[in-house]
Amino acid sequence: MSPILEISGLSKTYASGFQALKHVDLAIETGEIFALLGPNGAGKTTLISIVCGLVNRTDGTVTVAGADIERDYRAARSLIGLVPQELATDRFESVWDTVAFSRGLFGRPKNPAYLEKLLRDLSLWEKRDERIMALSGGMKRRVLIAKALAHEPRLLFLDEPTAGVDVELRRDMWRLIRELRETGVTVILTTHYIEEAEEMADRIGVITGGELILVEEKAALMAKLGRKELILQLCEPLSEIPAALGRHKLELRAGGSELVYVYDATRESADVASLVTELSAAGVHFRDLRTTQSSLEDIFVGLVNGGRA
Ligand SMILES: Nc1ncnc2c1ncn2[C@@H]1O[C@H](COP(=O)(O)OP(=O)(O)OP(=O)(O)O)[C@@H](O)[C@H]1O
Repeated sequence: MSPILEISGLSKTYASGFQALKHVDLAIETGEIFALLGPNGAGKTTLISIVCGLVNRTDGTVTVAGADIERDYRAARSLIGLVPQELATDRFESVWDTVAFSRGLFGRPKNPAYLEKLLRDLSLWEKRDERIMALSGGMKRRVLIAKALAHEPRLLFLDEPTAGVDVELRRDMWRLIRELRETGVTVILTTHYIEEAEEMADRIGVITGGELILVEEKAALMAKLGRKELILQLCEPLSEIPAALGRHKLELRAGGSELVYVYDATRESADVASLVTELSAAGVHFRDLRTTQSSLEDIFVGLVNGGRA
């Protein structure tokens, strides 16, 4: 299947001369949940804004289901829903009117049954006649999602969907995003929360300084996450690892005074017990031990501070 979103060589230099995106390539498959992680000012909003036709690209191509976002703007844009961070307008309108209006903007025929289902799914049905200004912050967020979905898009962008919301609403959002995927909607979300990316995403992209420096399956990142080290401080330094311990992944560090066992925390923890028994049998004694574990946060911070995966 061809990707629903294809970005190739995308660059953006603002009128100020600032280059916010540098040759970004990215293909998003239909039905996936993709999380774009990056620090403030990384270029996430610029990227989304270009795809949604709010900002002009400087260079490169972007197609949505094959439609070029500039040459074929209407076709491309009608496939996209955008949930921005803030609700800017519509304060005096009712929930129903504002959502129905959003659908009309894309030239879609009226479909009250669809809108009713949408509002019910978002727990907004009881509030349909209320003015938006009278809603709580959480309910306003739901209205933003309803507006973005009113024209039945196939690709949904959520810009920081859970920034500043309480835990309950965050869980609700996550459930909702999963349900959307069940209906075939592809979801791209930007987030500052590593936990959110871990929880939700099939794939994770890391952007910093306008460069997309990593795109990886979450499972592969979690495998890195699962990497653990057991560091044993030896009573006597070793010059080499005893042959009897050859089946374990061991390294000597600190001039032979530390023996380090690197293992996958999700699978091989039972081996720690046998290693300790075998060490004792081989006459290797230790006076202290500690473990370290890399988290997705460590990986992320390392990447953003200049490394590459
Ligand atoms: N209209 C503009 N003119 C000049 N520079 C801009 C403009 N809009 C954004 N920038 C700059 O481009 C960079 C990327 O901004 P962008 O909003 O895309 O980042 P972001 O990753 O979404 O950040 P945040 O997480 O803070 O929302 C920033 O340094 C920003 O100051």
